[in-house]
Amino acid sequence: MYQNSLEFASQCDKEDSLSHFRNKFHLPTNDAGEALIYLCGNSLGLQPKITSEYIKKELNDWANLGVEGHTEAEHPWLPYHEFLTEKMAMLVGAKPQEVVVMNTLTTNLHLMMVSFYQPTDKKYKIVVESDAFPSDKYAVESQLKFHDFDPEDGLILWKPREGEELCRFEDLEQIMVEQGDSIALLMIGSTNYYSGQSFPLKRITELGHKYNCIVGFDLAHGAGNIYPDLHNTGADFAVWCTYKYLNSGPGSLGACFVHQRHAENPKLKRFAGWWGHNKQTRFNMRHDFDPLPGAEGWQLSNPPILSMAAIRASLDIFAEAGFENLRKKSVKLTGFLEYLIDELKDERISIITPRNNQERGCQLSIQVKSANKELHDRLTAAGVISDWREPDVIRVAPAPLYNSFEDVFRFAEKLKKILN
Ligand SMILES: Cc1ncc(COP(=O)(O)O)c(C=O)c1O
Ligand SMILES: Nc1ccccc1C(=O)C[C@H](N)C(=O)O
Repeated sequence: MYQNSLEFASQCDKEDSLSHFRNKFHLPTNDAGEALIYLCGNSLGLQPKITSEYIKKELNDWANLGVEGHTEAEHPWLPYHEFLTEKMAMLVGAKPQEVVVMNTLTTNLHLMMVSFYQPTDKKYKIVVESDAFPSDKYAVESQLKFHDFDPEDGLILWKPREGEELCRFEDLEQIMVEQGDSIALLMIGSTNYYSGQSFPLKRITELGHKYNCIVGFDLAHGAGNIYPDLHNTGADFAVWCTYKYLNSGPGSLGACFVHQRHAENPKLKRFAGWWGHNKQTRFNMRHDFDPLPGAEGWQLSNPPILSMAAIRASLDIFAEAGFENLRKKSVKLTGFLEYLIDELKDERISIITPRNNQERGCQLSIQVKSANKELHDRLTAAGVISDWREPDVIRVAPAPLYNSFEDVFRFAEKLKKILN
């Protein structure tokens, strides 16, 4: 299906009904003003050109209205997060009531664990995938310690087998058979940051629930990349960020999913703040805490509107493109990348990301035996923005909104040249 030529890549771009979206983004350039090959949307997504207008609108409303902007701005600030909910929920396959944009990822992870990790003397262990992102590992370890458990005993790593790079579902099943009675929480990344492996969220959820465990997912590398179909997985909660595939800017706000069945459970403990309180009586000030139903009830503070404006801009672009269309392009684009890397026929190289589209998003993690960071530095000097993860992996993630087939082709050419 694929061919190893620039002509083929250009033809794919011509046939791509989403190719005009590239022009809606600021592409970083070199000193000569030429666009770099940006394959790093898994770390920081690019800036949509409309983002500055969305932010400026709020700056202007603030300048002109002051405090009145909370109610009188074109998009009033009091309910501003609500303008994001529906589109965000659609991207992750959730019902609007299950989703809220707030805080940042690790903060949300802790808030979710405050509510959903309620260990007992017998059922207290937490399972994470072995190469979970460090922040997730620190968060679960610190939750164990907070409840006076020793992470040495309480943290279970779902590991790839000796000599393998990917986690096998049957090994998670085995963990549950052996230790399920003492496990309280499965906290798994939906798509692993290092290997690019996407896990079967529904199967993991069903497995966890069979053993009466809570199941939560970190969608940092999933949201805007794969379709996690959150509601139907039945997961208890999920958290994600918006600065990667959701193109909402460095350090922008995260989001949170709480399954509908927990929407109004008075027994759930939580850390509370006034933004999670009943909107009708929030400003009466002297009421007892009355949590909003659904994910909104976990909000703490009134949120930063400027960051939310950037998220609104990005979600409008996703809505215009349609996630299904994006995913279709993504599968083809990453397939092309995979084909070209295989075509290098270089024995030092292996792709550790799964070969099957159901088990990956757009990222491929390319292991280069006995290479060091110098390889990555040379790619950078050649105009490729990718990233390097110790000990020997280059991660490249063609994002269907702004990457082209030609980007992918040029990347492979440069890699070939540098390896030779
Ligand atoms: C899987 C994963 N978890 C957590 C984080 C940390 O998120 P934050 O800094 O927004 O808390 C990241 C990336 O930064 C990540 O990729
Ligand atoms: N937020 C950042 C700030 C600085 C440097 C990297 C990040 C990342 O997001 C890294 C990303 N989570 C990763 O998968 O490597």
